[in-house]
Amino acid sequence: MTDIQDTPAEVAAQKATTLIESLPWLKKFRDQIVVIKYGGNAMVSEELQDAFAQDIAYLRYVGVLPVVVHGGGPQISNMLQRLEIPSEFKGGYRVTNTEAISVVRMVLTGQVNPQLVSKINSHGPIATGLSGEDAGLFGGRRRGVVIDGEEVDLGRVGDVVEVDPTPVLDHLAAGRIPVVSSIAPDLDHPGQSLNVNADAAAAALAVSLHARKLVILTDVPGLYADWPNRDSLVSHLTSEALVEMLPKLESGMIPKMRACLDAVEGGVDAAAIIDGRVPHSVLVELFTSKGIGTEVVLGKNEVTA
Ligand SMILES: Nc1ncnc2c1ncn2[C@@H]1O[C@H](COP(=O)(O)OP(=O)(O)O)[C@@H](O)[C@H]1O
Ligand SMILES: CC(=O)N[C@@H](CCC(=O)OP(=O)(O)O)C(=O)O
Repeated sequence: MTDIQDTPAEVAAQKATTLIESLPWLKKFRDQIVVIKYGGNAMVSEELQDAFAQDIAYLRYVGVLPVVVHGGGPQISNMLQRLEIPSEFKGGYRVTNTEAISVVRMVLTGQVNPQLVSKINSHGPIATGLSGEDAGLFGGRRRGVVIDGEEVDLGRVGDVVEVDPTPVLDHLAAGRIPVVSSIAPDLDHPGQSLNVNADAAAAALAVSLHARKLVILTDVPGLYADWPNRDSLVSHLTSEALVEMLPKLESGMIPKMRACLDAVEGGVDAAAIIDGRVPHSVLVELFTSKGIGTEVVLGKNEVTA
């Protein structure tokens, strides 16, 4: 932290320390694909969106290959409310009827996606919008959810069961940042779309791209082992420990931690949950030794506070 009495030379030395700390991480992530999931709860202010767009542009200009997958849960809820369409969550997933799916698609692909693309493009003509429905990117299949041992129908909600990464790879090869919305065509009902949880979509894409890292931004500092006890924040855990913890998790954390597990089991080196309310948390996670939030890696049972 810069002190008011610091001399210009001291201030310069502190800045140099921060910059040089990033060197091993710049080397590690250069030319590597990093999938970043931007959740609707981390988009709540203009300032946060601007800081996020700066981070993504920064990554691209230092030679990382960022791919953004975004959600927009609160934005969908607002629109459904305005249109007086009832909406509820079961097991962390939105129950989505035929009326609701068109609103989900309109908000994600028609509103949140171009807004994010335009913010990133204020730094240069580098970002391009994609939906999971474009050029065969995602293929989805309906899913329900098991609550208290009973299968509950979620309507037009699905899992990404197929990914063709070609459209994303084409954009990366052209030097662009793909920004992807989490809608998938329903493979069993041609012409219909499915609402896919954005954490799950990001994990499926990260696996298919052989990404080096998956980073998920949310509105908490990370995973709490004993939620809501604020002293139980986990900084690092292995896939085996996460498998044990999953059945005890609640609501929004279920799809998020499931996504981290799927990513590392699918060959992604590491997956992290970070606090998107902290400006520039993406850069801190990727380019500092300690990072920020909770990191998951493949391995035997181990949890670090
Ligand atoms: N064990 C846990 N650790 C951290 N947060 C948890 C936990 N269990 C439930 N939560 C809740 O999950 C929320 C994040 O999920 P969600 O609201 O779906 O976020 P997003 O919109 O970023 O995808 C947190 O704000 C918190 O209220
Ligand atoms: C099936 C399901 O729940 N889909 C989510 C898709 C958006 C999303 O995941 O947004 P966040 O990342 O902001 O939570 C929804 O309808 O809210």
